[in-house]
Amino acid sequence: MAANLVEDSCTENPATYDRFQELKAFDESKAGVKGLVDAGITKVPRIFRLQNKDQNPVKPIQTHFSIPVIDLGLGNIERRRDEVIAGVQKAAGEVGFFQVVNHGVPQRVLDEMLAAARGFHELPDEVKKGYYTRELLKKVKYGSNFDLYQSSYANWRDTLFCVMGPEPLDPQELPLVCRDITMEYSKQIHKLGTTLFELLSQALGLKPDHLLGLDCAKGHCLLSHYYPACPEPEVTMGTTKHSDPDFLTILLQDNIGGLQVFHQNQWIDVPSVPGALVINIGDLLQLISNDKFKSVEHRVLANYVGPRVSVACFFTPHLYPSTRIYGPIKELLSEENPPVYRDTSVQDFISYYDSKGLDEKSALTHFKLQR
Ligand SMILES: O=C(O)CCC(=O)C(=O)O
Ligand SMILES: [Fe+2]
Repeated sequence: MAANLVEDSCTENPATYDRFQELKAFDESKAGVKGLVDAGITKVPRIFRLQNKDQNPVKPIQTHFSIPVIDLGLGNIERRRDEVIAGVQKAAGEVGFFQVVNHGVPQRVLDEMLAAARGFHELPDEVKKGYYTRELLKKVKYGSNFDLYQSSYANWRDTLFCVMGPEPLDPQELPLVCRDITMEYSKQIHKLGTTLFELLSQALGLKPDHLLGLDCAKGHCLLSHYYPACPEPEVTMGTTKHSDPDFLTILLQDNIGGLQVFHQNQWIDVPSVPGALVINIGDLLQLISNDKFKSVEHRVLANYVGPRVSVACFFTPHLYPSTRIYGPIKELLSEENPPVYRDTSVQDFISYYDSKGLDEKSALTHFKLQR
């Protein structure tokens, strides 16, 4: 049913197009983008189509620049700690994105996590539907396009969202197909996150536990994304350009490709590096580091080839009741380095981020101090 409806919506007659009804039909199918592809659509429905020419995904320009890869040499990090900190400082400050290898998370855990994320999205519709909701407070939920009704076009992507901490998630809440490995992956990634916050603190010239003391690793969630093969990848987007609303994101991606970072005015591919995890600085870390670290825009292109699977871990304080106020870290400020941002509560930051939609300018602009 949904498939017929969306095939009709590809025709160019605006008189017969009721966007809200189309969105609602898609939402109520609870089958996600994968449901459309399984139903055999050959054209991208209008609700997913880019709205104007400049949003069209341009091909990356030839460049010699590549996203830094840092060898954490875990198990042995102490011997090379200064070198690793220097690498993290440069990457976080100049690019905002880097990959890490020898990070301590076993390859088996990475492989099983990706397979389980895919396994969830490929469950029979009837099973998956039980997890489909837009309820804000649900700890485990599956959906497509969290901003479906706010965005100017929908993304070619479905997502399973799981809040993993600070309160430990009851494993029974997780779908069986990904239960054990999600618990294990979450534990390992939290440990890696802790190490990264220590390195990032030192890269800022602070004591290793400074960012942890600000609860940067206190709350984390996992987003298992599924990007089905797309019949017309040039007319839509896997994920609209955005920067992340958290402190830090650790991303596990498969080998399909499509993730790009906006660096020095061009889109740069983030290639799949075997065994690596992709790390990026989020808006909140840019804010508290007073622009020492950069939270940069990134996006995911839709692709004829698929599915593409990725698992993003967001370190963020907005999933538990936090009364903290975040502003530029005092130790980083001086006469030459005055605060760039005003203080904000977690709630204010997230409600502003959510209200503006993915494709707008950075949420950070709103928190900049006027000079
Ligand atoms: O799927 C990806 O590679 C990136 C996803 C992403 O940017 C996000 O979850 O914020
Ligand atoms: Fe992101």
